[in-house]
Amino acid sequence: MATGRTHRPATRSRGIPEATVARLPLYLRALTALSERSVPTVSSEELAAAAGVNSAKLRKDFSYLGSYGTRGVGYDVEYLVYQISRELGLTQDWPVVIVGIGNLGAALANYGGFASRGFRVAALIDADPAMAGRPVAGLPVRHTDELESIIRDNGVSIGVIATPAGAAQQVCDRLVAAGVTSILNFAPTVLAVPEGVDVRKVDLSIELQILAFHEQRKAGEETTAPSGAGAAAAAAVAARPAAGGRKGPEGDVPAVMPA
Ligand SMILES: NC(=O)c1ccc[n+]([C@@H]2O[C@H](COP(=O)([O-])OP(=O)(O)OC[C@H]3O[C@@H](n4cnc5c(N)ncnc54)[C@H](O)[C@@H]3O)[C@@H](O)[C@H]2O)c1
Repeated sequence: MATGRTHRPATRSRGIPEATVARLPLYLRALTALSERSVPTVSSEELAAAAGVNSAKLRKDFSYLGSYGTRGVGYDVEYLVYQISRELGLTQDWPVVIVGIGNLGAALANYGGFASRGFRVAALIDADPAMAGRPVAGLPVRHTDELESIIRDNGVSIGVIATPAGAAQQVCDRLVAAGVTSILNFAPTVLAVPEGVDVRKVDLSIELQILAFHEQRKAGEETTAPSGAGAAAAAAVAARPAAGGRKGPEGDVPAVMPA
């Protein structure tokens, strides 16, 4: 099945651009840290620095939420945590399944950060019969034969794929057929999904490759001090946005990308 690709408009409902949506988790992480320290208010500059984002961009992003802060006081930390959580749909519980419980799947299952952000791991699923029933992160691994019933019984709409690349499309098709409409894909392959299904892809090796690009450029700047036409060409290269227009050094692009 699954022949089409998801085509999403650049803006979501209520006119919030996708780029703003992608930064909301960064603000939320910084705000949660402030909230844990009982900091009541924060200026746009402080919050922008903590989130690794430019402050003008932050103010523009918050204007989409209808949050403008108070001059001389800043933003109310608790209220912003609530507002962003609500916008991201985190005020409700999201049951998630992880498929492929090898090195990566087990590490994800053991990561406490999902639950604390409203993502409850409903089940861990693997095709290896030898793994069935084995506890990982306090949950018994379930066999893929049960995939459809697990999704139906738990109302799962988000699936995480951590299988080898060769199995990922088939797993994706089964998840989608069973009712999953959002997929976080760790397998190094491009998934085809029908209209209405969102896929996000995490690829740490791509992030490393972007860092390698910057390292190479830094090393080149240190060892060669070009002059004349060479200097002009080097300056033009340095002025270009980082690979694919991503803002590498600023760090405001999460290590997850649309598939
Ligand atoms: N995105 C990243 O940054 C990143 C980082 C590390 C690994 N990976 C990828 O994540 C995947 C898993 O890596 P790993 O090191 O955990 O591998 P692994 O071999 O340790 O685990 C894979 C697991 O998937 C299970 N599996 C195989 N076919 C399946 C199927 N059809 N349905 C359900 N389960 C199935 C296997 O039984 C195994 O337990 C690989 O595709 C790897 O390339 C991605």
